[in-house]
Amino acid sequence: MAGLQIEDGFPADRLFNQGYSYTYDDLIFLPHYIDFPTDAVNLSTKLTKNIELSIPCVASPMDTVTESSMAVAMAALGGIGIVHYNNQPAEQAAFIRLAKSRHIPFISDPIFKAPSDSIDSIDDFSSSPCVFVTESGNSKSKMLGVVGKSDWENLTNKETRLSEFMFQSPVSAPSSYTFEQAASVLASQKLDYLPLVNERDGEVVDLFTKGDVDRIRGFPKLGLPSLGKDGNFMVGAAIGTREEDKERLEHLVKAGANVVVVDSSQGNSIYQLEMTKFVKRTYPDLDVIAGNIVTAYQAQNLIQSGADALRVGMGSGSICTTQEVCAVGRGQATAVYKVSAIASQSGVPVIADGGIGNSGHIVKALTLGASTVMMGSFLAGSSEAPGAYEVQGGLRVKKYRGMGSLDAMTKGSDSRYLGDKSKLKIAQGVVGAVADKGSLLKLIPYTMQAVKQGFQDLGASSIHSAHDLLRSSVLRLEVRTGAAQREGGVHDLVYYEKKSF
Ligand SMILES: NC(=O)C1=CN([C@@H]2O[C@H](COP(=O)(O)OP(=O)(O)OC[C@H]3O[C@@H](n4cnc5c(N)ncnc54)[C@H](O)[C@@H]3O)[C@@H](O)[C@H]2O)C=CC1
Ligand SMILES: O=c1[nH]c(=O)c2[nH+]cn([C@@H]3O[C@H](COP(=O)(O)O)[C@@H](O)[C@H]3O)c2[nH]1
Ligand SMILES: [K+]
Repeated sequence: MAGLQIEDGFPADRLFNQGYSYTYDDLIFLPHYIDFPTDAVNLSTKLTKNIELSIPCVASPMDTVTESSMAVAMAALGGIGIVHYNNQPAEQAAFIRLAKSRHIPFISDPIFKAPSDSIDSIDDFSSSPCVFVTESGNSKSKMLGVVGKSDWENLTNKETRLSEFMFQSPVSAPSSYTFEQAASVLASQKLDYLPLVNERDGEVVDLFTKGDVDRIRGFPKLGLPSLGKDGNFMVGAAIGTREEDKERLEHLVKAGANVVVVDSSQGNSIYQLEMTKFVKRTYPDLDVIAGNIVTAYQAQNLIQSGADALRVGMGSGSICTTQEVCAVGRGQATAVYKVSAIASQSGVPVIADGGIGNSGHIVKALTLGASTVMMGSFLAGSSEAPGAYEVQGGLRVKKYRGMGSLDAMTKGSDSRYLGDKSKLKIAQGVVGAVADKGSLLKLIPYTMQAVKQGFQDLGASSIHSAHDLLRSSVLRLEVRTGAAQREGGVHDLVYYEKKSF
Protein backbone atom coordinates (compact mmCIF):
# COMPACT_ATOMS: atom_id res chain seq x y z
CA MET A 1 0.00 0.00 0.00
CA ALA A 2 2.99 2.31 0.41
CA GLY A 3 2.80 5.33 -1.83
CA LEU A 4 -0.97 5.05 -2.45
CA GLN A 5 -2.45 8.51 -1.94
CA ILE A 6 -6.20 8.75 -1.85
CA GLU A 7 -7.73 12.18 -1.48
CA ASP A 8 -10.82 11.61 0.62
CA GLY A 9 -13.25 14.52 0.68
CA PHE A 10 -12.49 18.22 0.53
CA PRO A 11 -10.94 20.51 3.10
CA ALA A 12 -13.38 23.32 3.89
CA ASP A 13 -11.36 26.14 2.34
CA ARG A 14 -11.34 24.39 -1.03
CA LEU A 15 -14.95 23.39 -0.92
CA PHE A 16 -16.18 26.88 -0.05
CA ASN A 17 -14.13 28.66 -2.71
CA GLN A 18 -15.86 27.28 -5.77
CA GLY A 19 -18.55 29.89 -6.14
CA TYR A 20 -21.48 27.87 -4.80
CA SER A 21 -23.84 28.95 -2.03
CA TYR A 22 -24.21 25.82 0.07
CA THR A 23 -26.97 25.08 2.53
CA TYR A 24 -26.59 22.66 5.44
CA ASP A 25 -28.38 19.96 3.46
CA ASP A 26 -25.97 20.30 0.53
CA LEU A 27 -23.07 19.17 2.68
CA ILE A 28 -21.99 16.08 4.55
CA PHE A 29 -19.01 15.55 6.84
CA LEU A 30 -16.85 12.46 6.52
CA PRO A 31 -16.56 10.62 9.82
CA HIS A 32 -13.20 10.69 11.55
CA TYR A 33 -11.81 8.73 14.52
CA ILE A 34 -13.54 8.12 17.86
CA ASP A 35 -11.45 7.83 21.02
CA PHE A 36 -13.91 9.11 23.63
CA PRO A 37 -17.49 8.36 24.72
CA THR A 38 -20.46 10.55 23.71
CA ASP A 39 -20.80 11.90 27.22
CA ALA A 40 -17.26 13.24 27.05
CA VAL A 41 -18.38 15.75 24.42
CA ASN A 42 -18.55 19.20 25.97
CA LEU A 43 -20.90 21.63 24.24
CA SER A 44 -20.13 24.64 26.42
CA THR A 45 -19.42 27.69 24.33
CA LYS A 46 -19.34 31.44 24.00
CA LEU A 47 -22.36 33.49 23.03
CA THR A 48 -20.29 36.68 22.86
CA LYS A 49 -16.75 37.70 23.75
CA ASN A 50 -17.72 37.85 27.43
CA ILE A 51 -20.70 35.52 27.87
CA GLU A 52 -20.36 31.77 28.27
CA LEU A 53 -23.17 29.26 27.89
CA SER A 54 -23.24 25.58 28.78
CA ILE A 55 -25.20 24.70 25.62
CA PRO A 56 -24.96 26.39 22.19
CA CYS A 57 -28.65 27.29 21.88
CA VAL A 58 -30.24 30.71 21.46
CA ALA A 59 -33.95 31.44 21.05
CA SER A 60 -34.63 33.98 18.30
CA PRO A 61 -36.05 37.44 19.02
CA MET A 62 -39.40 36.77 17.35
CA ASP A 63 -42.82 37.46 18.80
CA THR A 64 -43.92 33.84 18.32
CA VAL A 65 -40.72 32.51 19.92
CA THR A 66 -39.23 34.48 22.80
CA GLU A 67 -41.07 36.08 25.68
CA SER A 68 -40.64 35.26 29.40
CA SER A 69 -41.35 31.52 29.46
CA MET A 70 -38.96 30.82 26.58
CA ALA A 71 -36.25 32.98 28.15
CA VAL A 72 -36.63 31.20 31.49
CA ALA A 73 -36.51 27.71 29.99
CA MET A 74 -33.54 28.50 27.74
CA ALA A 75 -31.55 29.97 30.64
CA ALA A 76 -32.47 27.05 32.90
CA LEU A 77 -31.11 24.69 30.25
CA GLY A 78 -27.84 26.63 29.91
CA GLY A 79 -28.72 28.52 26.71
CA ILE A 80 -30.33 31.92 26.33
CA GLY A 81 -33.46 33.54 24.93
CA ILE A 82 -33.51 36.96 23.26
CA VAL A 83 -36.77 38.77 23.97
CA HIS A 84 -38.29 40.33 20.81
CA TYR A 85 -39.03 44.03 20.38
CA ASN A 86 -42.29 43.98 18.45
CA ASN A 87 -43.91 45.76 21.40
CA GLN A 88 -43.68 48.88 23.53
CA PRO A 89 -40.41 49.24 25.47
CA ALA A 90 -42.20 48.87 28.82
CA GLU A 91 -43.74 45.59 27.68
CA GLN A 92 -40.41 44.21 26.51
CA ALA A 93 -38.79 45.30 29.80
CA ALA A 94 -41.60 43.58 31.73
CA PHE A 95 -40.88 40.28 29.91
CA ILE A 96 -37.25 40.58 30.94
CA ARG A 97 -38.04 41.45 34.55
CA LEU A 98 -40.49 38.56 34.79
CA ALA A 99 -37.97 36.08 33.36
CA LYS A 100 -35.24 37.32 35.65
CA SER A 101 -37.46 37.02 38.72
CA ARG A 102 -37.83 33.25 38.17
CA HIS A 103 -35.56 30.53 39.42
CA ILE A 104 -37.58 27.60 38.20
CA PRO A 105 -38.01 26.71 34.53
CA PHE A 106 -41.73 26.69 34.57
CA ILE A 107 -44.04 29.62 34.41
CA SER A 108 -47.62 29.34 35.40
CA ASP A 109 -50.18 32.01 34.81
CA PRO A 110 -51.47 32.82 38.29
CA ILE A 111 -54.93 34.39 38.44
CA PHE A 112 -55.54 37.47 40.57
CA LYS A 113 -58.67 39.09 41.98
CA ALA A 114 -59.45 41.88 44.45
CA PRO A 115 -60.95 41.25 47.95
CA SER A 116 -64.25 42.82 46.87
CA ASP A 117 -64.57 40.57 43.79
CA SER A 118 -66.55 37.37 43.63
CA ILE A 119 -66.06 34.37 41.33
CA ASP A 120 -68.98 33.79 38.95
CA SER A 121 -67.89 30.72 37.12
CA ILE A 122 -65.43 27.84 37.29
CA ASP A 123 -63.92 29.28 34.10
CA ASP A 124 -62.46 32.09 36.21
CA PHE A 125 -59.92 29.55 37.48
CA SER A 126 -58.85 28.66 33.93
CA SER A 127 -56.43 25.74 34.45
CA SER A 128 -55.20 27.08 37.79
CA PRO A 129 -55.99 25.26 41.08
CA CYS A 130 -56.56 28.59 42.86
CA VAL A 131 -57.10 32.33 42.58
CA PHE A 132 -54.89 34.78 44.47
CA VAL A 133 -56.48 37.72 46.23
CA THR A 134 -54.31 40.83 46.22
CA GLU A 135 -54.84 44.41 47.37
CA SER A 136 -55.29 45.77 43.86
CA GLY A 137 -56.67 42.65 42.19
CA ASN A 138 -53.67 42.24 39.92
CA SER A 139 -50.22 40.74 40.18
CA LYS A 140 -48.56 44.00 41.13
CA SER A 141 -49.63 44.09 44.77
CA LYS A 142 -49.34 42.19 48.03
CA MET A 143 -51.05 38.83 48.36
CA LEU A 144 -53.84 38.89 50.96
CA GLY A 145 -55.18 35.38 50.58
CA VAL A 146 -56.05 32.52 48.30
CA VAL A 147 -59.23 30.76 47.15
CA GLY A 148 -58.88 27.14 46.11
CA LYS A 149 -61.11 25.71 43.38
CA SER A 150 -62.73 23.24 45.80
CA ASP A 151 -63.40 26.01 48.35
CA TRP A 152 -65.33 27.90 45.70
CA GLU A 153 -67.15 24.77 44.52
CA ASN A 154 -68.37 24.14 48.09
CA LEU A 155 -69.63 27.70 48.45
CA THR A 156 -73.43 28.03 48.43
CA ASN A 157 -73.73 31.72 47.66
CA LYS A 158 -71.46 32.28 44.68
CA GLU A 159 -71.87 36.05 45.06
CA THR A 160 -69.92 36.08 48.34
CA ARG A 161 -67.00 38.48 48.21
CA LEU A 162 -63.63 36.78 48.19
CA SER A 163 -62.48 38.62 51.34
CA GLU A 164 -65.18 36.79 53.28
CA PHE A 165 -64.09 33.25 52.52
CA MET A 166 -60.51 33.41 51.24
CA PHE A 167 -57.84 31.56 53.15
CA GLN A 168 -55.78 34.34 54.67
CA SER A 169 -52.45 32.82 55.46
CA PRO A 170 -51.49 30.25 52.84
CA VAL A 171 -48.05 28.70 53.03
CA SER A 172 -45.76 30.43 50.55
CA ALA A 173 -42.10 30.25 49.64
CA PRO A 174 -39.65 32.91 48.53
CA SER A 175 -39.49 33.31 44.75
CA SER A 176 -35.71 32.86 44.97
CA TYR A 177 -36.23 29.18 45.87
CA THR A 178 -34.79 26.65 43.47
CA PHE A 179 -36.90 23.85 42.06
CA GLU A 180 -35.67 21.37 44.68
CA GLN A 181 -36.29 23.78 47.58
CA ALA A 182 -39.84 24.55 46.43
CA ALA A 183 -40.55 20.86 45.76
CA SER A 184 -39.45 19.96 49.27
CA VAL A 185 -41.81 22.56 50.82
CA LEU A 186 -44.71 21.10 48.80
CA ALA A 187 -43.84 17.57 49.89
CA SER A 188 -43.13 18.27 53.56
CA GLN A 189 -46.32 20.34 54.02
CA LYS A 190 -48.40 17.96 51.86
CA LEU A 191 -49.60 20.86 49.67
CA ASP A 192 -51.11 20.76 46.18
CA TYR A 193 -49.80 24.18 45.27
CA LEU A 194 -47.44 26.80 46.59
CA PRO A 195 -47.32 30.52 45.77
CA LEU A 196 -43.77 31.78 45.23
CA VAL A 197 -43.66 35.25 46.66
CA ASN A 198 -41.29 38.16 46.26
CA GLU A 199 -39.92 38.66 49.78
CA ARG A 200 -39.48 42.39 49.28
CA ASP A 201 -43.08 43.33 48.54
CA GLY A 202 -45.17 40.20 49.04
CA GLU A 203 -46.20 39.96 45.37
CA VAL A 204 -46.94 36.52 43.96
CA VAL A 205 -44.31 35.81 41.32
CA ASP A 206 -45.28 32.28 40.40
CA LEU A 207 -47.54 29.41 41.28
CA PHE A 208 -45.86 26.08 41.79
CA THR A 209 -48.04 22.96 41.78
CA LYS A 210 -47.63 19.26 42.49
CA GLY A 211 -48.19 18.67 38.76
CA ASP A 212 -45.17 20.89 37.99
CA VAL A 213 -42.96 18.83 40.29
CA ASP A 214 -43.92 15.60 38.59
CA ARG A 215 -43.55 17.12 35.15
CA ILE A 216 -40.13 18.64 35.76
CA ARG A 217 -38.87 15.46 37.48
CA GLY A 218 -39.95 13.56 34.37
CA PHE A 219 -37.59 15.60 32.17
CA PRO A 220 -33.87 14.89 31.76
CA LYS A 221 -31.79 16.47 34.53
CA LEU A 222 -30.94 20.10 33.87
CA GLY A 223 -27.29 21.06 33.42
CA LEU A 224 -25.68 24.30 34.47
CA PRO A 225 -28.09 27.22 34.06
CA SER A 226 -27.06 30.51 32.46
CA LEU A 227 -26.84 33.01 35.28
CA GLY A 228 -25.83 36.64 35.10
CA LYS A 229 -23.57 38.43 37.57
CA ASP A 230 -26.76 39.30 39.50
CA GLY A 231 -27.30 35.57 40.18
CA ASN A 232 -30.51 35.57 38.12
CA PHE A 233 -31.26 33.90 34.80
CA MET A 234 -29.47 35.48 31.87
CA VAL A 235 -31.86 37.12 29.41
CA GLY A 236 -31.12 38.90 26.13
CA ALA A 237 -33.10 41.59 24.35
CA ALA A 238 -33.40 42.80 20.78
CA ILE A 239 -33.47 46.43 19.68
CA GLY A 240 -33.72 48.20 16.33
CA THR A 241 -31.51 50.85 14.80
CA ARG A 242 -33.71 53.91 15.11
CA GLU A 243 -33.29 56.92 17.37
CA GLU A 244 -36.13 55.74 19.65
CA ASP A 245 -34.34 52.45 20.21
CA LYS A 246 -31.84 54.31 22.40
CA GLU A 247 -34.62 55.03 24.87
CA ARG A 248 -35.86 51.44 24.59
CA LEU A 249 -32.38 50.27 25.42
CA GLU A 250 -32.41 52.28 28.64
CA HIS A 251 -35.59 50.43 29.74
CA LEU A 252 -34.03 47.08 28.88
CA VAL A 253 -30.82 47.79 30.74
CA LYS A 254 -32.81 48.88 33.80
CA ALA A 255 -34.79 45.63 33.58
CA GLY A 256 -31.49 43.72 33.75
CA ALA A 257 -30.95 42.57 30.16
CA ASN A 258 -27.61 40.76 30.01
CA VAL A 259 -26.95 41.16 26.30
CA VAL A 260 -28.49 43.06 23.44
CA VAL A 261 -29.05 42.03 19.82
CA VAL A 262 -29.19 44.80 17.21
CA ASP A 263 -31.79 43.23 14.96
CA SER A 264 -31.74 43.90 11.19
CA SER A 265 -31.89 41.70 8.13
CA GLN A 266 -28.90 43.53 6.59
CA GLY A 267 -26.64 44.50 9.47
CA ASN A 268 -23.91 46.19 7.51
CA SER A 269 -25.58 49.58 7.52
CA ILE A 270 -24.63 52.98 8.83
CA TYR A 271 -27.65 52.72 11.15
CA GLN A 272 -26.40 49.53 12.75
CA LEU A 273 -22.77 50.63 12.97
CA GLU A 274 -23.88 53.80 14.74
CA MET A 275 -26.19 51.91 17.10
CA THR A 276 -23.50 49.36 17.98
CA LYS A 277 -21.05 52.14 18.76
CA PHE A 278 -23.70 53.94 20.80
CA VAL A 279 -24.40 50.86 22.93
CA LYS A 280 -20.71 50.22 23.57
CA ARG A 281 -20.13 53.88 24.44
CA THR A 282 -23.15 54.17 26.73
CA TYR A 283 -23.01 50.75 28.40
CA PRO A 284 -19.42 49.51 28.11
CA ASP A 285 -20.21 46.40 30.17
CA LEU A 286 -23.14 45.31 27.99
CA ASP A 287 -22.25 42.90 25.19
CA VAL A 288 -23.72 43.67 21.77
CA ILE A 289 -24.60 41.12 19.11
CA ALA A 290 -24.68 42.68 15.65
CA GLY A 291 -26.11 41.36 12.39
CA ASN A 292 -27.47 39.85 10.34
CA ILE A 293 -24.64 39.37 7.90
CA VAL A 294 -23.37 36.69 5.52
CA THR A 295 -20.02 37.94 4.17
CA ALA A 296 -16.51 38.55 5.46
CA TYR A 297 -16.68 42.19 4.33
CA GLN A 298 -19.83 42.83 6.39
CA ALA A 299 -18.23 41.06 9.33
CA GLN A 300 -15.15 43.28 9.30
CA ASN A 301 -17.27 46.43 9.50
CA LEU A 302 -19.31 45.18 12.43
CA ILE A 303 -16.25 43.88 14.28
CA GLN A 304 -14.64 47.30 13.90
CA SER A 305 -17.74 48.99 15.30
CA GLY A 306 -17.31 46.98 18.51
CA ALA A 307 -19.64 43.98 18.05
CA ASP A 308 -19.09 41.26 20.68
CA ALA A 309 -20.69 38.58 18.48
CA LEU A 310 -22.04 38.33 14.95
CA ARG A 311 -25.41 36.95 13.91
CA VAL A 312 -25.20 35.19 10.58
CA GLY A 313 -28.00 34.34 8.16
CA MET A 314 -29.93 36.16 5.48
CA GLY A 315 -32.97 34.55 3.98
CA SER A 316 -32.20 31.08 5.34
CA GLY A 317 -34.94 31.08 7.96
CA SER A 318 -37.98 28.85 7.57
CA ILE A 319 -40.35 31.84 7.35
CA CYS A 320 -37.99 34.07 5.34
CA THR A 321 -38.73 35.29 1.85
CA THR A 322 -35.85 37.79 1.68
CA GLN A 323 -33.95 35.90 -1.01
CA GLU A 324 -37.07 35.75 -3.17
CA VAL A 325 -38.08 39.34 -2.59
CA CYS A 326 -34.68 41.05 -2.61
CA ALA A 327 -32.40 38.59 -4.40
CA VAL A 328 -29.89 38.99 -1.59
CA GLY A 329 -28.57 36.51 0.95
CA ARG A 330 -26.44 33.39 0.95
CA GLY A 331 -26.68 29.64 1.49
CA GLN A 332 -26.41 29.28 5.25
CA ALA A 333 -23.52 26.78 5.36
CA THR A 334 -21.36 29.03 3.19
CA ALA A 335 -22.37 32.13 5.18
CA VAL A 336 -21.48 30.52 8.50
CA TYR A 337 -18.14 29.24 7.20
CA LYS A 338 -17.08 32.53 5.58
CA VAL A 339 -18.06 34.81 8.46
CA SER A 340 -16.62 32.47 11.09
CA ALA A 341 -13.32 32.28 9.23
CA ILE A 342 -12.86 36.03 9.54
CA ALA A 343 -14.49 36.52 12.95
CA SER A 344 -12.32 33.87 14.60
CA GLN A 345 -9.26 35.97 13.81
CA SER A 346 -10.64 38.65 16.14
CA GLY A 347 -12.01 36.24 18.73
CA VAL A 348 -15.60 37.23 17.94
CA PRO A 349 -18.10 34.35 18.27
CA VAL A 350 -20.62 33.65 15.51
CA ILE A 351 -24.28 32.81 15.97
CA ALA A 352 -25.65 30.73 13.08
CA ASP A 353 -29.17 32.10 12.74
CA GLY A 354 -31.97 30.42 10.79
CA GLY A 355 -32.43 27.22 8.86
CA ILE A 356 -32.05 24.83 11.79
CA GLY A 357 -34.50 22.00 11.23
CA ASN A 358 -32.80 19.10 12.97
CA SER A 359 -29.86 18.15 15.19
CA GLY A 360 -27.69 17.46 12.13
CA HIS A 361 -28.05 21.10 11.06
CA ILE A 362 -26.81 22.13 14.51
CA VAL A 363 -23.75 19.86 14.17
CA LYS A 364 -23.06 21.38 10.76
CA ALA A 365 -23.46 24.99 11.92
CA LEU A 366 -21.18 24.49 14.93
CA THR A 367 -18.55 22.57 13.00
CA LEU A 368 -18.46 25.12 10.19
CA GLY A 369 -17.37 27.74 12.70
CA ALA A 370 -20.38 28.97 14.67
CA SER A 371 -20.26 29.02 18.46
CA THR A 372 -24.03 28.93 18.91
CA VAL A 373 -27.16 28.43 16.83
CA MET A 374 -30.20 30.70 16.92
CA MET A 375 -33.52 29.00 16.31
CA GLY A 376 -37.03 30.10 15.50
CA SER A 377 -39.15 27.34 13.96
CA PHE A 378 -37.33 24.63 15.91
CA LEU A 379 -38.57 26.16 19.19
CA ALA A 380 -41.83 27.82 18.15
CA GLY A 381 -43.90 24.65 18.66
CA SER A 382 -42.74 24.16 22.25
CA SER A 383 -45.02 24.78 25.20
CA GLU A 384 -42.69 27.62 26.29
CA ALA A 385 -43.24 29.61 23.07
CA PRO A 386 -45.88 32.38 23.24
CA GLY A 387 -49.44 31.61 22.16
CA ALA A 388 -51.85 28.75 22.55
CA TYR A 389 -52.00 25.52 20.58
CA GLU A 390 -54.68 25.15 17.94
CA VAL A 391 -55.84 22.06 16.11
CA GLN A 392 -55.46 22.15 12.33
CA GLY A 393 -56.19 19.07 10.23
CA GLY A 394 -56.02 16.90 13.33
CA LEU A 395 -52.56 18.25 14.26
CA ARG A 396 -51.77 20.34 17.33
CA VAL A 397 -49.93 23.43 16.09
CA LYS A 398 -48.75 26.84 17.22
CA LYS A 399 -48.66 29.96 15.09
CA TYR A 400 -45.19 30.99 13.88
CA ARG A 401 -44.51 34.10 11.82
CA GLY A 402 -41.63 36.04 10.34
CA MET A 403 -40.85 39.39 11.92
CA GLY A 404 -40.90 40.85 8.44
CA SER A 405 -44.33 39.37 7.63
CA LEU A 406 -47.22 41.77 7.12
CA ASP A 407 -48.89 40.19 10.12
CA ALA A 408 -45.97 41.05 12.44
CA MET A 409 -45.37 44.46 10.89
CA THR A 410 -48.98 45.47 11.38
CA LYS A 411 -48.80 44.65 15.08
CA GLY A 412 -48.93 47.95 16.95
CA SER A 413 -45.52 49.32 17.61
CA ASP A 414 -43.98 49.05 14.21
CA SER A 415 -42.22 52.15 13.02
CA ARG A 416 -40.19 50.34 10.43
CA TYR A 417 -42.71 50.56 7.67
CA LEU A 418 -46.05 51.49 9.06
CA GLY A 419 -45.34 54.64 11.06
CA ASP A 420 -45.35 56.56 7.84
CA LYS A 421 -48.51 55.70 5.93
CA SER A 422 -47.04 57.07 2.71
CA LYS A 423 -44.44 54.25 2.70
CA LEU A 424 -45.28 51.11 0.77
CA LYS A 425 -44.81 48.01 2.86
CA ILE A 426 -43.28 44.88 1.43
CA ALA A 427 -43.30 41.63 3.38
CA GLN A 428 -40.11 39.60 3.70
CA GLY A 429 -41.66 36.81 5.68
CA VAL A 430 -44.74 34.64 6.01
CA VAL A 431 -47.21 33.58 8.67
CA GLY A 432 -47.67 29.88 9.33
CA ALA A 433 -47.78 27.25 12.01
CA VAL A 434 -45.46 24.60 13.43
CA ALA A 435 -46.23 21.26 15.09
CA ASP A 436 -46.46 20.84 18.85
CA LYS A 437 -43.06 19.76 20.21
CA GLY A 438 -43.89 19.55 23.90
CA SER A 439 -41.65 21.16 26.49
CA LEU A 440 -38.21 22.53 25.73
CA LEU A 441 -37.06 20.86 28.92
CA LYS A 442 -37.26 17.60 27.01
CA LEU A 443 -36.67 18.74 23.42
CA ILE A 444 -33.36 20.51 24.06
CA PRO A 445 -31.62 17.85 26.20
CA TYR A 446 -32.46 15.16 23.61
CA THR A 447 -31.35 17.41 20.78
CA MET A 448 -28.05 18.14 22.56
CA GLN A 449 -27.50 14.40 23.04
CA ALA A 450 -27.92 13.91 19.29
CA VAL A 451 -25.47 16.76 18.63
CA LYS A 452 -22.96 15.08 20.95
CA GLN A 453 -23.27 11.88 18.94
CA GLY A 454 -22.51 13.84 15.77
CA PHE A 455 -19.45 15.40 17.39
CA GLN A 456 -18.25 12.00 18.52
CA ASP A 457 -18.47 10.67 14.95
CA LEU A 458 -16.36 13.62 13.83
CA GLY A 459 -13.81 12.97 16.57
CA ALA A 460 -14.50 16.39 18.08
CA SER A 461 -14.86 16.45 21.85
CA SER A 462 -15.82 20.14 21.95
CA ILE A 463 -16.94 22.97 19.67
CA HIS A 464 -13.43 24.38 19.85
CA SER A 465 -11.99 21.05 18.77
CA ALA A 466 -14.44 20.86 15.83
CA HIS A 467 -13.27 24.29 14.68
CA ASP A 468 -9.63 23.16 14.94
CA LEU A 469 -10.32 19.99 12.96
CA LEU A 470 -12.04 22.00 10.22
CA ARG A 471 -9.37 24.69 9.97
CA SER A 472 -6.48 22.24 10.01
CA SER A 473 -8.17 20.37 7.11
CA VAL A 474 -8.28 17.15 9.13
CA LEU A 475 -12.03 17.26 8.88
CA ARG A 476 -13.23 16.64 5.34
CA LEU A 477 -16.53 17.29 3.70
CA GLU A 478 -18.33 16.79 0.43
CA VAL A 479 -21.30 18.15 -1.44
CA ARG A 480 -24.25 15.77 -1.60
CA THR A 481 -25.90 15.36 -4.98
CA GLY A 482 -29.69 15.36 -5.06
CA ALA A 483 -29.63 11.55 -5.08
CA ALA A 484 -27.19 11.49 -2.15
CA GLN A 485 -29.54 13.73 -0.18
CA ARG A 486 -32.44 11.41 -0.92
CA GLU A 487 -30.34 8.41 0.06
CA GLY A 488 -29.39 10.14 3.31
CA GLY A 489 -33.05 10.44 4.23
CA VAL A 490 -35.58 7.68 4.80
CA HIS A 491 -36.47 6.03 1.50
CA ASP A 492 -38.15 3.09 -0.18
CA LEU A 493 -40.58 2.40 2.64
CA VAL A 494 -44.29 2.00 2.15
CA TYR A 495 -44.90 3.45 5.57
CA TYR A 496 -42.85 4.73 8.46
CA GLU A 497 -43.15 6.70 11.64
CA LYS A 498 -40.36 9.12 12.50
CA LYS A 499 -39.85 9.43 16.23
CA SER A 500 -36.53 10.89 17.35
CA PHE A 501 -36.71 10.25 21.10
N1 LIG B 1 -32.32 37.12 8.94
C1 LIG B 1 -33.02 37.38 7.89
O1 LIG B 1 -32.81 36.83 6.83
C2 LIG B 1 -34.11 38.38 7.95
C3 LIG B 1 -34.63 38.81 9.14
N2 LIG B 1 -35.71 39.66 9.20
C4 LIG B 1 -36.23 40.05 10.50
O2 LIG B 1 -37.32 40.93 10.30
C5 LIG B 1 -37.24 42.03 11.18
C6 LIG B 1 -37.13 43.29 10.37
O3 LIG B 1 -35.90 43.36 9.71
P1 LIG B 1 -35.55 44.59 8.79
O4 LIG B 1 -36.59 44.75 7.74
O5 LIG B 1 -34.16 44.46 8.35
O6 LIG B 1 -35.73 45.82 9.81
P2 LIG B 1 -34.93 47.17 9.97
O7 LIG B 1 -35.77 47.99 10.86
O8 LIG B 1 -33.53 46.96 10.41
O9 LIG B 1 -34.87 47.76 8.52
C7 LIG B 1 -36.01 48.18 7.79
C8 LIG B 1 -35.66 49.34 6.86
O10 LIG B 1 -35.41 50.50 7.66
C9 LIG B 1 -34.13 51.06 7.35
N3 LIG B 1 -33.59 51.68 8.59
C10 LIG B 1 -33.16 51.05 9.71
N4 LIG B 1 -32.73 51.96 10.63
C11 LIG B 1 -32.90 53.19 10.07
C12 LIG B 1 -32.65 54.53 10.52
N5 LIG B 1 -32.13 54.76 11.73
N6 LIG B 1 -32.94 55.52 9.69
C13 LIG B 1 -33.46 55.29 8.45
N7 LIG B 1 -33.74 54.07 7.96
C14 LIG B 1 -33.45 53.02 8.77
C15 LIG B 1 -33.33 49.89 6.84
O11 LIG B 1 -32.24 50.28 6.06
C16 LIG B 1 -34.38 49.12 6.06
O12 LIG B 1 -34.55 49.70 4.80
C17 LIG B 1 -36.05 41.76 12.08
O13 LIG B 1 -36.53 41.13 13.24
C18 LIG B 1 -35.18 40.83 11.28
O14 LIG B 1 -34.41 39.96 12.09
C19 LIG B 1 -36.25 40.14 8.07
C20 LIG B 1 -35.79 39.78 6.86
C21 LIG B 1 -34.67 38.87 6.70
O1 LIG C 1 -36.52 36.87 5.75
C1 LIG C 1 -36.98 36.88 6.90
N1 LIG C 1 -38.20 37.38 7.07
C2 LIG C 1 -38.80 37.46 8.27
O2 LIG C 1 -39.93 37.90 8.37
C3 LIG C 1 -38.07 36.95 9.37
N2 LIG C 1 -38.34 36.88 10.70
C4 LIG C 1 -37.26 36.28 11.26
N3 LIG C 1 -36.35 35.99 10.35
C5 LIG C 1 -35.08 35.31 10.54
O3 LIG C 1 -35.31 33.90 10.58
C6 LIG C 1 -34.70 33.34 11.75
C7 LIG C 1 -35.42 32.10 12.22
O4 LIG C 1 -35.35 31.11 11.24
P1 LIG C 1 -35.80 29.60 11.51
O5 LIG C 1 -37.27 29.59 11.68
O6 LIG C 1 -35.37 28.85 10.31
O7 LIG C 1 -35.09 29.16 12.76
C8 LIG C 1 -34.74 34.51 12.72
O8 LIG C 1 -33.85 34.34 13.80
C9 LIG C 1 -34.43 35.70 11.83
O9 LIG C 1 -33.06 35.87 11.58
C10 LIG C 1 -36.82 36.40 9.18
N4 LIG C 1 -36.28 36.37 7.95
K1 LIG D 1 -36.08 30.90 3.44
